[in-house]
Amino acid sequence: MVATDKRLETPKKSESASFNLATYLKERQQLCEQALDNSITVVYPEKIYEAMRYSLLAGGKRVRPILCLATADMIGGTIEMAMPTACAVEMIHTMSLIHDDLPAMDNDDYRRGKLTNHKVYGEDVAILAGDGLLALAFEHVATQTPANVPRDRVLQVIIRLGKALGAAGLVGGQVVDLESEGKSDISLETLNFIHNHKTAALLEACVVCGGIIAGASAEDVQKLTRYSQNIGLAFQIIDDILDITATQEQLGKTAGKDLTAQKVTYPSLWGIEESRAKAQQLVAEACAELESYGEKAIPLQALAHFITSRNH
Ligand SMILES: CC(C)=CCC/C(C)=C/COP(=O)(O)OP(=O)(O)O
Ligand SMILES: O=P(O)(O)OP(=O)(O)O
Ligand SMILES: [Mg+2]
Ligand SMILES: [Mg+2]
Repeated sequence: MVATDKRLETPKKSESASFNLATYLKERQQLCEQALDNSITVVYPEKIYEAMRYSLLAGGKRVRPILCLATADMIGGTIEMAMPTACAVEMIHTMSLIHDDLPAMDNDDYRRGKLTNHKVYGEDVAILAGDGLLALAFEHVATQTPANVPRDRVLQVIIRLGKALGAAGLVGGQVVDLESEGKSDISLETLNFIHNHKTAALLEACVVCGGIIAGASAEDVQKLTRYSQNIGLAFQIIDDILDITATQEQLGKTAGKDLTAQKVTYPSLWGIEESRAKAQQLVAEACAELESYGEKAIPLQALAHFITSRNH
């Protein structure tokens, strides 16, 4: 393996030499954990709040809220401005995982290294915990975004989150995903539809909403959209590869599920190596979209690389 020296590679970018992704991720993860912990207080009826907290605080990489905060940063906003939106995207993501794991959908027993929500609280409460998180996401953005953020930005975020989550986003992607299971003749077009909706739509909302909260212009939004669509697809390609190559311990959920469920995936169509190359190409294109932001784009560019180099 060739050791890379960032200072030699990019001598003009002084920050790239000092930017340490591992430290950055750890610091941002801690901030997110704290904010998520504060977002739900357990009151009567305790069972539902506990079920919501169980999955929301079960770990996870926190890629989505960190992308949201990093984008707000790049556009010139603050963590305080973007944190309620960052928490909201993690609440929506957690809801989607709780519901995805239900017996009526993927019927999974483990998530984030723990028993799934319905295994602990029962199916009825798990459905409601997802519903509760979903409702809280919108309430949280509307009520907790600081007063110095113009309300039209908050409204834009609510509109985009709703769209990313509904039939035009996550829900639509999940429906096609479920109806494609067990079919071996799924086209690349259908596979792209599933992943652009099931995975990329929310990642796009994380990035673009982080930008909007910080006052992104129409031109910024265009660049952020292209960046996030590319990393969204790369994220899913790597997810498909990890399902084959990683262990249950690394993933915190059952490995090898796509093969068992005879799912058409990117590696099943292209092979692992070509899929990995495609993901790397998408990440390179995503990073190029942010060139005009100079050093300010370093964290988002590093996060894009993290998406393809992660092992869980
Ligand atoms: C509206 C709903 C419920 C959306 C679910 C969206 C989603 C990304 C599920 C996980 O996908 P997966 O089943 O392919 O991955 P995993 O292996 O993490 O379960
Ligand atoms: O880290 P997680 O659990 O939030 O999952 P994902 O890989 O979907 O980000
Ligand atoms: Mg699924
Ligand atoms: Mg699943």
